[in-house]
This record gives sequence, structure tokens and C-alpha cells, in this order.
Amino acid sequence: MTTLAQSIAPQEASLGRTADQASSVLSVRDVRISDVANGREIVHGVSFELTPGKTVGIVGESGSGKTLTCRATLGILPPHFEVTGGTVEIDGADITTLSPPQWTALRGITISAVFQDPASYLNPSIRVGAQIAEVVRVKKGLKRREARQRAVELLRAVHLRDPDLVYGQYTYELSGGMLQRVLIAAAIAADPQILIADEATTALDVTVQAEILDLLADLRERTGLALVVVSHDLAVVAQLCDEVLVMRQGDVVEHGPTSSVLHDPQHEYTRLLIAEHELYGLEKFLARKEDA
Ligand SMILES: Nc1ncnc2c1ncn2[C@@H]1O[C@H](COP(=O)(O)OP(=O)(O)OP(=O)(O)O)[C@@H](O)[C@H]1O
Repeated sequence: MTTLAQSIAPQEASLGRTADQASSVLSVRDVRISDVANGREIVHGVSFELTPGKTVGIVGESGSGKTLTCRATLGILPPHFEVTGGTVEIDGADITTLSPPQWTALRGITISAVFQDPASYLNPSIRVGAQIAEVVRVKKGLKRREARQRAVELLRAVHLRDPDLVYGQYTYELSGGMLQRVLIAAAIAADPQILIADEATTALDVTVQAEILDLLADLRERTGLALVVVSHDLAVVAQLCDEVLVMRQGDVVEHGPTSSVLHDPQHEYTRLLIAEHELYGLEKFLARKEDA
């Protein structure tokens, strides 16, 4: 079976991108985000660097600014919200200098995202495969027939059984896990360098969640895809991330390699998060890491 990763690999190679290349594809430096309607700063300085094949996790309580940080890097902040400090560079370009057409060109091709609730990002009246084919057609300039073929390959690559059948189905015919795979297929359809997964597996049951996380890890390893993973679930971060930022009320209270942050948390809030997560299997993961 050809995987998406295998089918992407030659194109990656032609771009000269490899998993161990060290230059940043996403550089977030002291980013501050404010609600300009009331002048309130909500995110008080977030910094991280993302290189090909690397995964940065962002954890923290609800409302701590994780999603706003992601949306700032995608140039899709809600109305009234603005980046009021710091810089975001995508593939070397400062995003404040990008015109709307430049943003359109960048989205999907360089940076892409998957959020929770996949159904709300797919059109219920268009077959899911056709929606992916459309992304391929517009972003990669493929002809209709080639775009269809590529969409089927993508559906196969995200481990959907019988991709030809799924291609012709509508959202209501698919389960949550299948829809999330379809959305991931659409998000990676134009071979982005960066994928932001914001609570992408939160709504899924544990088994499906594990499969989706494996899929992301597989893509990363094979293609050098760089990932930002937002999750309230430390076990997800432990499984996938090289580095983790812990956010609380708009501040990054701790940032470091995942194993140090989880084994030797320096901030009281991180210790609290870990204590809460022990119930959900994090202890098992930490024990496995120590055995290795
Ligand atoms: N569209 C919006 N309109 C008004 N306020 C918003 C909007 N989006 C976010 N906020 C506010 O900004 C703050 C940070 O929100 P954000 O969504 O980034 O948090 P989060 O850490 O992702 O939380 P969650 O885990 O619940 O998604 C919150 O106080 C939230 O109320």
C-alpha cells in the first residue's frame, strides 16, 4: 500500500527538505495577542522554534491562550484580536509583511491546521473526496482527474479502508474518527511543511485517538512535517512532542524538552497538571520512558 508519506517523499526531496534540516520553518518570538476592543492583552509573550520533523506541544487550562497562539501563526485571529508584540516567521517570512494573496498562497502549502470538530470544517453537501480533490486542484494545480487520484491516495494514506468508497461519501456517512482522518488528508493535501493540530483528537475515543496520533507521528517521521500539537491531555503531548510549552492565563510558565518538563517539572502549575493526568495513564508512559 502506498502511504501519503511515501507519495510525498519524492516531492520533499526535490525541494531539498529533509527531516534533519535544522533551519526553522516556524519561528514564534515573544508573541503577544490583545483584544483591541478593550485593550486587554490576552497572550503575554510566547516563543518557540519549529524545525522540520519536530513537534512542539502546547498544554494548559482552558482559556490560557493556546488556540489564539495557533490562530496568530495561521493569520486567522478572531475579530478584535491582534498580534500586538513579537514576531511570527513562517519559512523565513515575517507574517506581518504578508499581503492577503501571499497568505492565501502560504495556507495549505506551507502551513496547515486541523481543529477539533472536523464536521464543521467540511461541507455536508459535497462528497468528502471531492473536497480534498478541490484542495489539490487549487493548491497544487493538478487537473481534475489527477486531483481525484491524488485525493484517493491521500484517503488511503490516512489509513481509511476502502478510500474509493470514502471518496464518494458525505460527512453524515462517516464516524468522527473517519472525519478527522479526512480533515487531516485535506490539511496535508498540498504537502505543507507545518501542521497545527489544535485538540485534533480530543473528541475521539481512546483507540481512534491513538491511531490518529500514530498517523501524525508517521507523517512527521517520513516527510519531515513539523507539528504544533495543542492538547489539554498531557498523555498526547508525552507521546508526540519533543518540546512542550505550559501555558496559564496567557503566560508560558514552563518550556523545555518534553521528558524534562514531565519528569522534573519546575513550575507548581505543571506539577498540578501532571498530578491531574496521572489518572489518565501518564504515569504508565513515564515509567516506559524510564525503562527505555
Ligand atoms: N473569538 C473570541 N471572542 C472573544 N474572546 C475570545 C475569542 N477567542 C478566544 N477568546 C478569549 O481569549 C482567551 C484565550 O482563548 P483561547 O481559545 O486561546 O484559549 P485556549 O487555551 O485555547 O482554551 P481551550 O482549551 O478552552 O480551547 C480566553 O479568555 C477566551 O475567552
